[in-house]
Amino acid sequence: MRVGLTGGVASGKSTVAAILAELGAVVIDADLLAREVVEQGTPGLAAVVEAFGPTVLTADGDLDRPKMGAIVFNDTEKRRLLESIVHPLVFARYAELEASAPKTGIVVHDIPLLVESGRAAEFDAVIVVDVPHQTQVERMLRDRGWTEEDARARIAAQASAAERRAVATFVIENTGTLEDLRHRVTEVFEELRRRAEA
Ligand SMILES: CC(C)(COP(=O)(O)OP(=O)(O)OC[C@H]1O[C@@H](n2cnc3c(N)ncnc32)[C@H](O)[C@@H]1O)[C@@H](O)C(=O)NCCC(=O)NCCS
Ligand SMILES: Nc1ncnc2c1ncn2[C@@H]1O[C@H](COP(=O)(O)OP(=O)(O)OP(=O)(O)O)[C@@H](O)[C@H]1O
Repeated sequence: MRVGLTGGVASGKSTVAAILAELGAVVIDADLLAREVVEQGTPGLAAVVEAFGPTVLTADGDLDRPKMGAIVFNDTEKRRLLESIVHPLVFARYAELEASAPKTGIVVHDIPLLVESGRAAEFDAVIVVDVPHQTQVERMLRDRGWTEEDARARIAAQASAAERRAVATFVIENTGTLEDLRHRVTEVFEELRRRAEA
């Protein structure tokens, strides 16, 4: 069973994915793949430098992620340019991983831009993690050292909660404690398991 997992920035997708993995799901993380394809020495990083210039590299030659974030989340065209380089590479890695993923059981695809990329229909079920904007902003300021403006720029670059909910099989409201979240994720996992066995 292929399950899509999505939600806004800092909504709690990775936390949900980690709980699902503990419960026995196989998880494929798009953010992780998007990092791998632009690691030092990759054709992906070379293409990014070709498009944006060498000033987007750190002194060590890695992609300067805070700098890149400041560029692309304040300029839609530049974001599209970066996506046009990174997304095809991510899809190619995805195809390889899918081919080697187990053919039985529950495979969860953690994809922040699942709705934006119009891919929801490819999945047997879609889990949407949802929190109010204010909670997203608070978590981003607390954990990532971003300014409120950075946080809101990222939210603005993404689909709305209503657009996500429209494709959801399950909505996980992540407004309670981590314990509440674990309880709800377990409930959803049990239901997925029932559907997978039916
Ligand atoms: C701009 C970059 C370098 C900033 O890196 P940074 O380490 O600050 O963020 P990270 O990659 O960990 O992403 C954190 C979150 O930001 C949001 N986000 C990232 N890219 C995008 C995007 N293109 N559009 C909207 N939101 C995005 C997602 O919610 C994601 O979970 C990086 O996000 C990137 O390369 N983005 C383009 C690739 C992409 O679209 N990735 C998203 C999943 S495939
Ligand atoms: N219910 C909760 N209560 C308190 N903190 C939480 C809760 N759920 C998640 N968090 C925390 O909020 C932060 C963001 O969560 P997480 O990294 O899972 O979000 P994400 O959606 O994967 O983020 P990104 O969009 O950057 O990939 C983390 O520090 C996480 O521990």
